[in-house]
Amino acid sequence: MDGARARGEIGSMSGSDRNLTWHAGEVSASDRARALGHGAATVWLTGLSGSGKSTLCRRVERTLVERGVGAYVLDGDNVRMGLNADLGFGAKDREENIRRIGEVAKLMTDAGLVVLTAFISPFRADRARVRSIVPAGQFLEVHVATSIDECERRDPKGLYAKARRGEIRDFTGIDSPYEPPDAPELVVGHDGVSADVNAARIVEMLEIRGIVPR
Ligand SMILES: Nc1ncnc2c1ncn2[C@@H]1O[C@H](COP(=O)(O)OS(=O)(=O)O)[C@@H](OP(=O)(O)O)[C@H]1O
Ligand SMILES: Nc1ncnc2c1ncn2[C@@H]1O[C@H](COP(=O)(O)OP(=O)(O)O)[C@@H](O)[C@H]1O
Repeated sequence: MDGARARGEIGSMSGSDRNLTWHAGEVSASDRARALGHGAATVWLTGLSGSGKSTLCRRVERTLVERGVGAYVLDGDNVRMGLNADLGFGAKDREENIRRIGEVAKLMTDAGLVVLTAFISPFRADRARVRSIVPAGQFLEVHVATSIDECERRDPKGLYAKARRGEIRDFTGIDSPYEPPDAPELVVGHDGVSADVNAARIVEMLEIRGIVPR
């Protein structure tokens, strides 16, 4: 880690305090949308491990790409193996995890893509911070509200069993909190509803909001 960051010197400093200047581009968001044939957004899925975030993101990504829409999934485990390989699951590290992913999602949205994110993102304040940096109307929070009983029954990675045995600490829903969104743009994942139906509802939300063509 760089010395200034390690010493906590840069966290609260503004760009001008650090001799930084923001450079605006020559291409506007609407120039980009016209060139690409669709709008851009960060579709932020949040929910427990095993709720279906990855499955739904991948299905929506496939549907959109098949229609010629530039879409890309940022996925929890993948990002934690690369960009955020230095972060664990304590509250502070989860906050930093979501902060960095939020910045990446913002840039990718600015580049004109439909970004689909699949992170537990258990804390309301962290999700609200991401909402605040993405342009208004382009941050769409989707609560994958699958019950903990159903997530634990699925247990696709065997992590709930490990957490119950005390082999994983700070596991969301077991011994670490999950704060559901107060006002998400969409709620999916009710027990008994298929992944295809849930994915179609996310695509429909993007169509209704005029982000992707029907
Ligand atoms: N302690 C603990 N709690 C929750 N999850 C854990 C933990 N340890 C490892 N895993 C695995 O990490 C994935 C969650 O990573 P995220 O980056 O989405 O988490 S967070 O948003 O920072 O809370 C999560 O993936 P998903 O199942 O896709 O949600 C797990 O595979
Ligand atoms: N209706 C559904 N929606 C999404 N996933 C479902 C559904 N029903 C069963 N599943 C299964 O549940 C598991 C969800 O895992 P995953 O998508 O990795 O969740 P998360 O990313 O939230 O941890 C997958 O094995 C998926 O096949």
